Amino acid sequence: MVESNISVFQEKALKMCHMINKHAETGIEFVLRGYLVNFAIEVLCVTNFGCDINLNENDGIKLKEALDSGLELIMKFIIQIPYNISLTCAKFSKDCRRLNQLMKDYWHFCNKLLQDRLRNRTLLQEDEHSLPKYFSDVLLEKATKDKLSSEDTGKLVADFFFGGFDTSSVILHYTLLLLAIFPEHQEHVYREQMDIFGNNPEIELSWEQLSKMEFLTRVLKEVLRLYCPIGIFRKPTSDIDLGDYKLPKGSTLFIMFYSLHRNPKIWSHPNEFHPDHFLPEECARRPKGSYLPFSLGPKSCPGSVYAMTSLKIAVSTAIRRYKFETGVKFEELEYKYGILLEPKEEYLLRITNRVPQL
Ligand code: HEM
Repeated sequence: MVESNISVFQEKALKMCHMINKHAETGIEFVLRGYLVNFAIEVLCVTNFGCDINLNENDGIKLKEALDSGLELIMKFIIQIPYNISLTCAKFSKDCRRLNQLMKDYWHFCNKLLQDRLRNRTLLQEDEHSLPKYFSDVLLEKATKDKLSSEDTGKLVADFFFGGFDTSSVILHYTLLLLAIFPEHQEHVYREQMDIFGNNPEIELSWEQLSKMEFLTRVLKEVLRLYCPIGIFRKPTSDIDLGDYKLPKGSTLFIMFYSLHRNPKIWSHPNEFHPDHFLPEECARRPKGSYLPFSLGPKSCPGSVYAMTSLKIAVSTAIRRYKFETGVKFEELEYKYGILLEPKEEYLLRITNRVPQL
């Protein structure tokens, strides 16, 4: 499925470049994040729902901010409400009413995607016996089989959608920011792109060309090591003895990959941006399980290949056109940990054209 979507990733990456092009003309610093969120949302909509939406400049970021506020409120409820206060009281609070509204808007957006796909299936005369074309078809089949209500189906879509767009846009943001901070690595990525594509930025990307982006792959893996956006929850099914710590059966564990990925016993430059961590000989030296940006086992991320492909295409498309610069220093970068780990501030970037005309 991922390979057949290369042209979609490329088309949307080009759209992103056209949208930021105005900043290359002025040379003034700007906030890149919103454009990256739009890219991630639009590719997910086409590739997973067959729905080609065209977001305006601030649409994606507004959706993201609504979701962030909703998730912050959920965390507030989980952490701050003492167990002895009835949840019924909380239900009537201002926060709870706001949360309900935010979640309703988000489910409405997700449900609309699903309804559009259903309508298209009817229009194209695809029935339940046709092979699934998009991931949403698999969800719809499961929903029909399990007799889920439309609200519960919408929630399934919402989970999937959230898992896909914010994670990818955070990593894309960190990648372009770090390449701006480290011009020598940016030049290395650019030279690799020139070796693959020559001096023609309009050339169509292929799966084979993606497999040649060896240095860019190392850069992305290193970004995922330093700023892995997700931690995971687990519930042990039996008591676990870790020596100094005992984890009782049924307890809730929150596992942060951040500490694992910066363990000085495993990584030669734990707190630096060092793409050589992912040279084949370095990878072979590390114990299994020391690098888990997409987690491990049956619950691991089903979107890992999709994410890496879309990230490679977005960076390749942007770097062949623009040079990224920033006044921010690596040591100054701060992150915040809400539901995802992400930059604390809107760090500003400046772009200049690598080619005279886009
Ligand atoms: C850089 C981007 C991404 C990262 C770092 C990432 C990471 C993860 C991680 C760590 C998990 C938790 C797995 C676990 O509980 O063990 C997860 C779950 C999931 N991811 Fe991703 N992900 C990314 C992009 C995507 C994309 C693009 C999609 C969809 C196309 C996606 C779909 C999902 C889904 C549906 C789950 C839930 C799986 C389940 O509960 O069984 N992810 N992801």
